[in-house]
Amino acid sequence: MEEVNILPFDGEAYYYGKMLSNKSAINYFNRLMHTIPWEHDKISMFGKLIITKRKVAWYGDKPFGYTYSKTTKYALPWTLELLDLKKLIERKTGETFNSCLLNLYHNGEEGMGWHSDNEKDLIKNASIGSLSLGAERMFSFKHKKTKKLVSLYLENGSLLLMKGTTQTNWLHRLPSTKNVNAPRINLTFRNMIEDI
Ligand SMILES: O=C(O)CCC(=O)C(=O)O
Ligand SMILES: [Fe+2]
Repeated sequence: MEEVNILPFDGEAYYYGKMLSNKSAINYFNRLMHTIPWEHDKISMFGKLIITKRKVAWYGDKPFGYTYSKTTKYALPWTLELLDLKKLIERKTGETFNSCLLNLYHNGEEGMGWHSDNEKDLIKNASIGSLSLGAERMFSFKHKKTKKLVSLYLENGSLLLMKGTTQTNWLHRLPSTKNVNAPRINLTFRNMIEDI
């Protein structure tokens, strides 16, 4: 793999840049916008249940129950667009994925706070492939112990692969900003533990 690891230690994150043309990325954006049953997410913050402005959807090979910030959602069966994109990312990275969490940010004021994707239903240290469609946004990593920050911009149609011990040792976030007025869809392809 020619991509360089953008994390200096304790994890691996590879930025592949744009893997879709602008036109194709916007076409997928529009199709997902209209075919996905977007729902507001619920998160718990300081012990209170908060309904986010950001919307989410959850897909997978099986109706995996995904407990994300204290709510359980059951994965819907893949749509044509999602299967296309999953195959594209699998071919590009050499990884395989069995599920995908989608996020819709209507504008720059919507973001996601510091977290790691290390829920117990996810295979520990399995890779996560993150595809961005629409508005370009900043994305940051913060090391849990040293607090070192690494930031990059996620372009329209771009792919970021988080691998190895990244979720164990680093947090990540999508900071909100007043400088972006356009929507963005992010797809994080994941690997859930499958019951035998
Ligand atoms: O929107 C993004 O780029 C990040 C999404 C994310 O971190 C997540 O869904 O866990
Ligand atoms: Fe995440």
